[in-house]
Amino acid sequence: MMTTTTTLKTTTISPPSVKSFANTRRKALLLRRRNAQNRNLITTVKAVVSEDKTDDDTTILLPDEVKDLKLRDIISLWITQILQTYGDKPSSDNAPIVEGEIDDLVGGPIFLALYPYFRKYGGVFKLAFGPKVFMVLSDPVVVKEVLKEKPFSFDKGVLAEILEPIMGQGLIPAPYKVWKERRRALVPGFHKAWLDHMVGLFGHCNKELLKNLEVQAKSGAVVDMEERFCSVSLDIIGLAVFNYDFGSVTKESPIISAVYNCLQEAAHRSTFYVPYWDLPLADVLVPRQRKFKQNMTVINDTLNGLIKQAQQMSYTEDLEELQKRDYSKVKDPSLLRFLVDVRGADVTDSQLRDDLMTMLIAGHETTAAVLTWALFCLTQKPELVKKVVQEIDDVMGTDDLNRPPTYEEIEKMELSRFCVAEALRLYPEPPILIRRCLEDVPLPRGAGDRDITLIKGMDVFISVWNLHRSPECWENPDEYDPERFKKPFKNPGVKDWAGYNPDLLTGLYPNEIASDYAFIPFGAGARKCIGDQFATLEATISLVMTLRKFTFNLQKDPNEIGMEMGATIHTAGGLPCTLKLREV
Ligand code: HEM
Repeated sequence: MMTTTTTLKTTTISPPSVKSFANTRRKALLLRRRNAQNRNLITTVKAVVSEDKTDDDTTILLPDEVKDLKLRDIISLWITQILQTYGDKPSSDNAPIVEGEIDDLVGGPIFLALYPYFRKYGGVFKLAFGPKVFMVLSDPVVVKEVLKEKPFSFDKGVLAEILEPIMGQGLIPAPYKVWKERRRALVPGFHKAWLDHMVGLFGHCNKELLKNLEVQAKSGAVVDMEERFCSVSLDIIGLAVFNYDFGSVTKESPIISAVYNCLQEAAHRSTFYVPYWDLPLADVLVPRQRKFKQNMTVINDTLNGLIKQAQQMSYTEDLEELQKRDYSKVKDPSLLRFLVDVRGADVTDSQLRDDLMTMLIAGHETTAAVLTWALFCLTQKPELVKKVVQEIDDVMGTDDLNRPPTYEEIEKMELSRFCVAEALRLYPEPPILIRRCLEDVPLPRGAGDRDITLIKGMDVFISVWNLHRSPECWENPDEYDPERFKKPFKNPGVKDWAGYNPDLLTGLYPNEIASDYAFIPFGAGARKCIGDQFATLEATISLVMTLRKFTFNLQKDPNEIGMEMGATIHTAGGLPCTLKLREV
């Protein structure tokens, strides 16, 4: 079969035209600067190993960039790893091939670099960098086929390999057999009565945040709101999942610094060809690996202690009984308690540990990121903020600005909810989903004009970023416009795509069904996020409570912040704001 090969020059790669990234020259400059920094980042991660030669395992000095590594950094480095290590054989898949230089992608955030290719070559293309090849999917019809119709024709590929040492057999990296069993056990834990109770927990933790922010507002300090949102979402996930109070809104936590260190180690491993850490005694002889082992011990000891405590008081009950519980009378409402108490729960301590660890990591930064982006976008739209605050006041009144909203009140605040959804659309976290083909998968045509087959063994990137910003699927795709979710959108140009239809909304938030797979911030199909409702409610409550009590002023040029947050693999400067107590 014939394939078309097109060579792109380095200079053709530019970030997508995001409205907030208005100044093109400035954009190019910043991108170049950040790319250089990211290259350094990768080099410095390697350089840390040379420090391992010293025997001082307590004084490994990590540069700031490495200390700040977050989930998105790791995903970016994983992609680098795929590019450097994997690739399908040149195949007869019939996809358009785009060729480039590997430097184009590995120097910066991959999800941004893929956007111009998407605009030029369409929703399915194959990116070839020397001998390395992978398929990029950005078409809703094709993505639906992969995520919903054929979820088990794929696994998580290199992502699973790198996450396994941290998450073990947790849902994200678990092989199919374990995944199926654990998914069946975990999903009922997120039942209605529990989620209702969580609304109270979200309110409680955010009240602590408000107290803290009030002090900062009175002192006129510049507050890093990203960091604040990270703390509150960490406190929430700790209490919700294993009834552990990190108290990170008010203090530092040794266990969480251990979690971040372990994530850094995953990133570090993703840049090496030779898995030296698997060698006998590596965890004794190499200080870096010793450190990793120590951190894993801190985390495991804490989690195992909590699991043991939960096991000691077992109150076995039928699933239906548990789901009907009056949570206001339950002392420990955590998911861990649920997993231990449910009748027939034949689960080992190590599996429980893997489940908890996975949810701790998956449910923390993602929520903080959407809140940060929502506030970032809102600070640039004062008229919209007025409208949102008016909605909140209409529903909640203005008597007590510290009072958290109830579930029923959140139901009435459509605009506030759509502010969260719109931040998830513009800045999805993760921006790319990673898969590897377990068998040949012929793709539907969607917007394309060819019959393409994904070949067994091929690495596939589903670009959520591209889908969410596709001009074929969204009007003014780069505009932050939460009210778009009220209006239908259709485009017969995308064959077999039903468009966005607000009449199909079933829950409180837009989803893949109403958008026919053009909006997938939580993935879709069998591997869809199990914490989606939890996270959207949590984020809405946080946003409502902070907007109701404070006005925010961004303390940096939004172009620069947008660039830092969007074009790099992590938010370097956070979201610096000064706050004022709102006057009512
Ligand atoms: C705004 C917040 C969140 C976002 C944007 C998000 C996004 C995602 C996405 C895109 C996936 C699918 C990954 C893929 O298909 O490769 C996923 C999976 C997952 N998420 Fe979330 N998530 C969020 C919050 C949470 C929370 C709060 C929890 C737990 C309490 C959680 C637990 C999980 C788990 C366990 C999986 C794996 C599901 C499976 O493979 O069966 N997430 N998440």
